[in-house]
Order: sequence, then C-alpha cells, then structure tokens
Amino acid sequence: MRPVGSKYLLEETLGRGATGTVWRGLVRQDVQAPGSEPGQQVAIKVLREELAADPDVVMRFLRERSLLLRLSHPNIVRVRDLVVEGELLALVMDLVEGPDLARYLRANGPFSPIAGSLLMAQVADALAASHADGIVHRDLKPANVLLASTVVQGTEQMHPMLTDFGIARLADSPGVTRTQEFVGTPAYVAPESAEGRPQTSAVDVYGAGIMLYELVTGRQPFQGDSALAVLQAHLAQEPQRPSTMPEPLWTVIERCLRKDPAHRPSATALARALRVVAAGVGVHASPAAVDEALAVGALLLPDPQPTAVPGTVPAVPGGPAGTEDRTQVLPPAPGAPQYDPAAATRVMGTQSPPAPPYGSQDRTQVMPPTAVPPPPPAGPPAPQEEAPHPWQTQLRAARDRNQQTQVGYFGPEDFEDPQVAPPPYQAGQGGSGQQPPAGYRPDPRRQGPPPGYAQRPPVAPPPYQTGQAGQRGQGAPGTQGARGGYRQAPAGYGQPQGGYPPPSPPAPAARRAEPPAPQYREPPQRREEPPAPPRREPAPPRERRPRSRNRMYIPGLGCLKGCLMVLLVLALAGVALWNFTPLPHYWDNVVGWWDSARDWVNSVFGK
Ligand SMILES: Nc1ncnc2c1ncn2[C@@H]1O[C@H](COP(=O)(O)OP(=O)(O)OP(=O)(O)O)[C@@H](O)[C@H]1O
Repeated sequence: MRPVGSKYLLEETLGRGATGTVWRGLVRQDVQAPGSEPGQQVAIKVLREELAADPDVVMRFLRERSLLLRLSHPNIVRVRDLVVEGELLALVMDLVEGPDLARYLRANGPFSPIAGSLLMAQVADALAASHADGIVHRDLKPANVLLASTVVQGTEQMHPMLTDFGIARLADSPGVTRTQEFVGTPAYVAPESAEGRPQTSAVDVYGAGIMLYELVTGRQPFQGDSALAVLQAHLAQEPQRPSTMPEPLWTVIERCLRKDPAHRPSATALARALRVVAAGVGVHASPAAVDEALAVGALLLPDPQPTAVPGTVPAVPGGPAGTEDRTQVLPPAPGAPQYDPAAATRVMGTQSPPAPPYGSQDRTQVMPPTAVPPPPPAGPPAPQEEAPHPWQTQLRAARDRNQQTQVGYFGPEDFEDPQVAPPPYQAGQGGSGQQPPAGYRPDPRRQGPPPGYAQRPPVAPPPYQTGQAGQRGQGAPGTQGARGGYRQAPAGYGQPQGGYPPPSPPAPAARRAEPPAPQYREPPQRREEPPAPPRREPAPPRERRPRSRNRMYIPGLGCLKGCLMVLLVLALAGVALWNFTPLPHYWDNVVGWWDSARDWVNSVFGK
C-alpha cells in the first residue's frame, strides 16, 4: 500500500477522471485523522500533478478548505480532509460503495418519470444546500452522482450522493484557464458558461435539467459530433419534448433549460417541484395530485438571489472581495493582453482584450492549435515557443474518455467553423433566417472543429460488481425494457406510468415571452483589421476510380461485349430470315442462274 501524506494509505484505484485519480484508502492505524477513525476506509482523490504544481490551485485548495469541509448534507459526499504535502494535493472523502449514476444508466437504461424525478429531487436538495453555503458545483453530470444503497424499513433503496464539489473551481485557475474558457463537461454546460459570461448557481440548475432529461430518456437533449457542436447546440437549439414525457415533467425540464439563467428556478424550487411531479404522474395519483402536478410551473420560481461564481462575475472596481477578475491573481504572461478592470461583460464575440491566437506563447491555451499557423511577426524575433502547458497534456489524456470535464476556450472564431451552422445571433428570436451582423466574416483558418475535440465513441461500461447489480436487468441503455432494476429505487419509485396527458404543442406565447439572448457584436479589434484575402484551398487530388473487384475483368471488354451482342443479334436474325422467309427459294434461284450463266460462258468460249 502506498502512503499518501502522513495519515493515509492508498489501497486500490477506484477510477480516474480529468482532474485526478480516486483511490480506496485507509486511515493509518497509528494516527489521528480529522473526522476519521484509525483504520477506517476512505476514498482519496489525488489531484493530477499538473494541478498540484499550479501555485494558484494550491492557494485555492487551502483557501477553500474550510468551505469544502463544512459542506455537509445527506446527499453530498462528505470531504473529510485535504492533504497538501510536497507535490501532492488530495481530497479525503467518504467512501461510497456503489456505482456512479452514469455507469448505472448505461447498465440499466433510463428511469421511469417517477423514479427519475425522485432521484433528481435529492440531487436538487444537495444543490440547494451547497448554494446556500455559497458553493456552486459547476460540473453536474451523472458521473458525479454516486449511488449508495441504504436499507430503509427492510428494503434496499438507492441513495444519490453528489460529489466533486469544488473540483471545477480548482481547475478554474488563472494558470490553467483564462477568463473566457469554460470549465465543465460539454454535454452539461450552461450557455452562459460556454460563452464565458458571468455564472451563478443557475448553471447547476441547467445541469440538473440536462441530467433529468437524460435519466428519463437515456439520452442528452443536445448532441453533436464534437464538443464544439454540443456547445453550439446549448446556445442555439431549443430542447424538444419526447412524446412519452409527461407534461408536468417536461414543464420542469424546459424551465431548467432556459437559455436565460434568470428564468431558471432555484434548486430549492426544483426539488419541491420534482416531488410534486412524482406524486402526480403515476397511475395511482389522486385527481388532486394530478392537478397539482399539471400546475407545477407556478412552483418553479426563479432564484431571487442566485449564488455567484466568484471570478466569473465582471470585475467591479472597489467591489466586494471575491468578485475581482481572477486574472489579476497572477502577473500576466509575457505578451498577454493587459487586464482591463473596466472592460465590459464579456459576451461571445465582444471580448476585450481579444483571445490570444492558438499557437502563441500563451501557456494557458487548452485547445489544440489550428491547422494553419499564424503569420510570422513582422517586428523583432518572436520569443521561443514554450512547451505546452501541462494542462494540455492532461486534457489530451482526459479526452481518451468520454464525457470528461473539459476546459476550453470558446470564442467567436469557433462559431465561424464552416462545418457547423453558426448560432443565431438573437437566440431569443428564433434561430433561422437570421443574418450575421455587418462586418462578420468567416475565419478562413478554420477548417473544422479542433482535432482534439473530436468525440470518441462511447466506452463500454465496466461490469458493476457490487451490491445487487448482478440481479438487475441488463438492458441496453435507452431501451424501455431495461427498467428491470427498480427494486433498489427509493420508495415510491415505480415503473413507467400510464395515463400521461398527451404532449401539447409548444406554446408560441411562452417562447415569445423569452427575452432575446445577448446579441452578437463584432469586436472592435476585428473591425480594424484589413479584410483578409480569401484563401483558395488547393484542389484535393482527384481520386482514382477504384478498379473493379471482378477478377475476370479484361480492359476494353465493354466494347467487345457490345460487338458480340450485335453479332449474336445478326446471327439470330439470319437464322430467322432463312427459316421463316422464302429466302432459301430465292437463294436456289440465284444459284440456278449462276450455274446457267457459267454453263453459257463455258459454251461460248468452248471449254
Ligand atoms: N467518494 C467516492 N467513493 C467511491 N468511489 C468514488 C468516490 N468518488 C469517486 N469515485 C469513483 O471514482 C471514479 C472517478 O471519479 P472522478 O470524480 O475522478 O471521475 P469523473 O467524475 O468521471 O471525472 P471528472 O469529473 O474529472 O471528469 C468514479 O467513477 C467514481 O465511481
């Protein structure tokens, strides 16, 4: 067993994520660890070396220590200790014996609307508690919900526990990301995070909406071939109601997925609404419960005071501590644009200062460089290019797994990707037929989504070995028949309910009520640039025609075949003429005339 710090021993790996490796561990017998007994089993998340080597991450780790240790809720995996020793950063947590929700979903398929609602109500409870404590999770996804099993009144029940609090915030270090990069997992990232706008606890409610949709349908509402395409879908597409989704549940999901964070409910309202939905959509629901569920929209009140994510809120000179722009924490990198505390809120395409070009000496870039290198500088020789930031290496490794937390710059150039449709410039006004603003021009460098962001095919889940997993139905994800495993669901979790009200057509009035999303505006720096001459791409080499796989192929046989066919037709015609016309008779006559003529010639010349 490997020691970690002076108090813990690592036993075996439980899993690996983008930010570190989780181990099953032990508290040493001979020491007193905070909140643990000697010899007690714990889970230890050892953060990646690259994070541990970042002075800002260490600083945050220490600063948020008390906050994370204080966070206590039945649906939150408790952080017991934080270890900072030498080059090592680790979080010591309660050990949860059970699969994470992503693995459970893959093995068992989607939940019934009641089961999904009750499960997510508990996750919303956890969010409400953390938001009240000033902590926003920012990386909500099924992989961060662990399913412990508890026995209540003799029956085993599933108990969701939210984990990885504070990890997204640690990763969101100035040494690791820039102001306009997002930290999160593309499939669950809120539009404002994708755009690098200020974030609040509403990003967690958005993530909860995506998770809820996924729990009951087996798929995510916004999909794409690449991380970038998924992010664009979050910004530009409206979620579609599946035909089997009960109306009250759809009301909840649709409100959580509002593009405008101010229109999303608070986590507390979400938890309450989900319990009302669970009570009112089953076949055994009383008429009063059904009516209450149908009126659930009234419960989904927006959060009057959402918890702000420090560092994502625009800097206010002289404002309260914690709201200052985090890029001030470290001195700017050489060549990096100067921090402007008076800069306007950064909305996609309006950033000031502009994003550094990929491939520059900026160590914090996390997206792979574009295929076309930037033009050589005209002035003094450029400083030597530094090695890629360790975080890049980490992300590259992380991309080997599906659905990873990612840190990525997401700027206007990304929307100019010719392979994907640009988002509407006024999302609230509908996406089609909108013209880009004057001066908008596609970036000719962009040939497609950055190569590193290509999604890998889903990885087959490892078999879940603990608890009663073996007895559960092993249906394929996304199939309704895979719901054999509800025996572990909390009381009240049931099979898919009949009698749902049919889906109603989308209410245009509600859509119209939505305020328009921030408009795309051309950054001033861009307008000053001389228009780039359109680059002509070299014509791709012409593909050679594949040779026939027919081994009997003889070059030129095409013509020969035609000729043979003509000859055959002529032969057949000849046979027919010979047999069915008086041609033989004429032929005999001709032969007779020929013989007579020959005899006459012979007699004339005396032969
Ligand atoms: N407290 C815990 N007890 C038991 N197992 C845990 C605990 N925390 C995490 N795990 C397991 O460790 C694995 C890796 O966890 P981690 O949080 O690093 O992964 P992730 O959420 O997929 O990654 P990331 O959030 O970095 O993208 C998970 O599959 C989870 O099942």
